[in-house]
Amino acid sequence: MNPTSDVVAQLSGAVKRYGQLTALDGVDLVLHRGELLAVLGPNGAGKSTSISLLLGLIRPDGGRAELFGLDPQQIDARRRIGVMLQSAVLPPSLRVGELLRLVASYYPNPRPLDESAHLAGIADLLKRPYGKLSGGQMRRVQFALALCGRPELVFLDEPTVGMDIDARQKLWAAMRALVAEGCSVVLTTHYLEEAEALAQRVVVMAKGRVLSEGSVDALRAQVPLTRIRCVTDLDAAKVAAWPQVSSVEREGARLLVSTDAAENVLRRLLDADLALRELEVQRAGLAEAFMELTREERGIEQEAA
Ligand SMILES: Nc1ncnc2c1ncn2[C@@H]1O[C@H](COP(=O)(O)OP(=O)(O)OP(=O)(O)O)[C@@H](O)[C@H]1O
Repeated sequence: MNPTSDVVAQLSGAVKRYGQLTALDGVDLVLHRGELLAVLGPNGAGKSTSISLLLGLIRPDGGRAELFGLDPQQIDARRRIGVMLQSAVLPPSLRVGELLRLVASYYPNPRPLDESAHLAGIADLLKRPYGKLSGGQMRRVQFALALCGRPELVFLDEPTVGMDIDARQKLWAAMRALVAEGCSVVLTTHYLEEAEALAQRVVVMAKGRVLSEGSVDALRAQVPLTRIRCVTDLDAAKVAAWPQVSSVEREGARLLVSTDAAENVLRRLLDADLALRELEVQRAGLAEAFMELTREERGIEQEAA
């Protein structure tokens, strides 16, 4: 890697096998300085395996993993990162403040404890033993531990699982603050609205491969659908048979229509039901793009299950 390049982490043609199973099948992934990259994909897509390679927790069977241009197992690379994994196990009897002090001591230039606590929203938890915290509070402490060393790159593996709406919003704000400082973030999440709200770039994986990669807008543009919602008595099956209608669902009194020709379908809906009301028209989001991009892979998985 070129030392002046803004690439902070990279997988090149990474292959990882577990016996017969190919968990990663030639994955290329690049993370630039100061960007938040969301790695999305159905269960078993290879997201955690990709992160484990970049962290040096496992070795590739083919291709390469690099952190700051170095082998991820080198201490000089590892000192520059912070990590929040799904499977964090921490000593339950240590108080939160003690944990923060301990982890910060591994880093050459850590944040002051109060700053880490404030960023992660755990200032009121510092004296509590870790093992006595709720699941959501533990996640916030793990987030504080990931950022307390003032890392240049943070890996967050499904960080907001188990958090209430308030805690999730605070964590989003903290992630934005990290990125504003110039920190790079790799985020895996199953909450597509999280990726939509935070990510500069999104990678969609399935079955150990990268299916698609780009900005949230670019991914959305791959699926040029509009969502129409309205209250109507029109028959869902009949509307589904109209030209340019992709799908129709009924939710009680409401009809949800997806189409790539919103104006034409809207005209026809209004003509067909003069009593139609509570009309909403919205561009399809990342969720629809994700479902469309991974349709085949999810279909195969469902058949196999
Ligand atoms: N240590 C292991 N031994 C055997 N198979 C493994 C191991 N780790 C991962 N796998 C397999 O590799 C594939 C990719 O797993 P991975 O955990 O990377 O997926 P993921 O995208 O993170 O999924 P999830 O969204 O469920 O966390 C899966 O089929 C998984 O069962």
